[in-house]
Amino acid sequence: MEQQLPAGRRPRLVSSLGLGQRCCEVTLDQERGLLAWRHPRRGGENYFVPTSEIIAVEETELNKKQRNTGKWQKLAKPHAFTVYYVKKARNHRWWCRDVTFWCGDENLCNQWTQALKELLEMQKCRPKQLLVYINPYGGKRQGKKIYEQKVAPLFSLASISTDVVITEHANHAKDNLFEVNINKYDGVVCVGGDGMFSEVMHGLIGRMQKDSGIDQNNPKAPLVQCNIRIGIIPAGSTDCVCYSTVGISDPVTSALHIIVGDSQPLDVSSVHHNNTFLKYSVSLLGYGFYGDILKDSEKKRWMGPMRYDYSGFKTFLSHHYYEGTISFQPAKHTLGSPRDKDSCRTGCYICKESEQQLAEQQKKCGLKHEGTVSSKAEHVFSYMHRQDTVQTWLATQRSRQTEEDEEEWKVIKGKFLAINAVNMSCACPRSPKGLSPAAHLADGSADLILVRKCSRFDFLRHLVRNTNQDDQFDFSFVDVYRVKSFQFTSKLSEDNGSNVTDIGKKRFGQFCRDHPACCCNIADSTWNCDGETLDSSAIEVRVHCQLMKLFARGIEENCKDEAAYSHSSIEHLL
Ligand SMILES: Nc1ncnc2c1ncn2[C@@H]1O[C@H](COP(=O)(O)OP(=O)(O)OP(=O)(O)O)[C@@H](O)[C@H]1O
Ligand SMILES: CCCCCCCCCCCCC/C=C/[C@@H](O)[C@H](CO)NC(C)=O
Ligand SMILES: [Ca+2]
Repeated sequence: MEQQLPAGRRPRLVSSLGLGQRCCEVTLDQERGLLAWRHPRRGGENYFVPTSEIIAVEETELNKKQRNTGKWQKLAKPHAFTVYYVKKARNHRWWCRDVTFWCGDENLCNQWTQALKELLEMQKCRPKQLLVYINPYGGKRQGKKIYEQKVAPLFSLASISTDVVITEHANHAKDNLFEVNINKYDGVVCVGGDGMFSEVMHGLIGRMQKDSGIDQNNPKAPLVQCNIRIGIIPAGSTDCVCYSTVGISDPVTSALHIIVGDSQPLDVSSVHHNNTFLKYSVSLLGYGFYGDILKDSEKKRWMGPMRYDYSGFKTFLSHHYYEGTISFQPAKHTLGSPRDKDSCRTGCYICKESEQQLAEQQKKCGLKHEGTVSSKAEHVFSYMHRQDTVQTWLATQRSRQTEEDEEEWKVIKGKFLAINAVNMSCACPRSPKGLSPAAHLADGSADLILVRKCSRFDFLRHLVRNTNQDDQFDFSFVDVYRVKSFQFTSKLSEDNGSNVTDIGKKRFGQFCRDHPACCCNIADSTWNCDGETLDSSAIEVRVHCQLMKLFARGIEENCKDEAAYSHSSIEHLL
């Protein structure tokens, strides 16, 4: 049955279709993009599937067994179609479910498949062509198997074409991204852990800057946004970026977020030393405790993900602390604070506000804001468009940067067990709410957590709180700041006359000279930059608001009303 509607509006389809061996009323509201049916069994449970969460629709051949049972026996030739859709389960896990409807009328069956396929065609943000990099050695070395068994079948169901590269060495993916015809793809997928994601991110951001003529070695250079989305299929040891942006490390859930074409902007920090670009970071930049864990764990890669627990315990026992100066610029543009009780969730208003500010800056110099995702054709267009206006953008940003540099710097010197700068919560299975639970994915700031020298017992209390619900900042020896840039110089590099541009050094010429018998560790620690070590301990860091995008939507609020939803009537909701 098709409803009569004013011209231009898409009709609502309502039909009585077979589901299993019974009939049920199925409704497709084409205006609102909602498919609904009441299951003839399971207590008459109602199902509502937004078309944005339908993965595929296929004509289906009923098999012999199905045909020989129940009502179908009476039909000469039953016609059927199957709808594959996202089913949201607990803890942010998504499944791919399917339902097969049948009827005796071929035309009706065609009308349904046609209507559903047309609605799927209208989902312009969905990728059609993806470039996939698989690290076969990440995590438990299951990357290839995970991709082939869990992800590739879903991509093929969703009619996504892929070019797959199985990496042969570290930096293979990164180097390859500088050579490929990137405009051919709607996105890049990495199968692996945080290190693999970092490689792909470096490849894409680096490529974008190279193509736009931007010198990455200049720490003050305004960077050009990278609009090709990255999808992460978790197959690593920590999978922090995936967990913090999706809410779970699960390859099927991530594959489904890619298929439905989600988009989540992400802040990226650039890290420099002496006007030399070192790395970008999206999750943790950690000196002291997390740097030492990483350094020790790299020698034990053969242990797989367990290496972090082993090295974590060892590092904890060593209880090393490091002396240095940290200078930072507080992030005044953002509405939140690291002590907020609310976390960043899908559609976060704090990240939206930052996006608005960014859009206004871009609009002023004629750049099209890339907050929403577009089809590949538009993507290529906007890239060329950017080439035309990129010089204006750079000039405006440069003068903004100079103004910002003049803004307030705070300087703290001391002895630290850990210095952690996080661009996102850094939630992962080991730390489910993260190192900074209220950090935002896309607000243009990082949370700087300073853990000063304290007893082993106190440090353990702080560490334990990173893994439970208690407040890890509620200690006299822990300080947390929301910042847009910072610099760090260790006492050792200061004494050795490192010439890193150091605000702290300029303004506070001497530090810790009053503690000659200082018992700090005589060696420097290492920076852990998203799971990779940095070569220098003296660094300059700047947060770039929403520099890149992921196939994700942030962590969704738990859908408490799901049960109520399924028991309300279809008519009430449509
Ligand atoms: N074929 C390869 N051989 C050796 N190293 C590789 C290869 N492909 C990628 N790599 C490197 O392996 C490093 C670690 O990989 P990955 O992040 O996937 O796993 P992980 O370290 O176990 O997990 P996590 O980063 O989540 O802790 C990456 O930095 C990447 O550069
Ligand atoms: C007393 C024992 C303490 C053990 C601590 C174990 C490690 C906890 C892991 C929390 C880290 C969250 C931050 C994520 C960082 C990632 O970027 C990085 C690369 O995957 N992972 C690590 C462990 O550095
Ligand atoms: Ca942030």
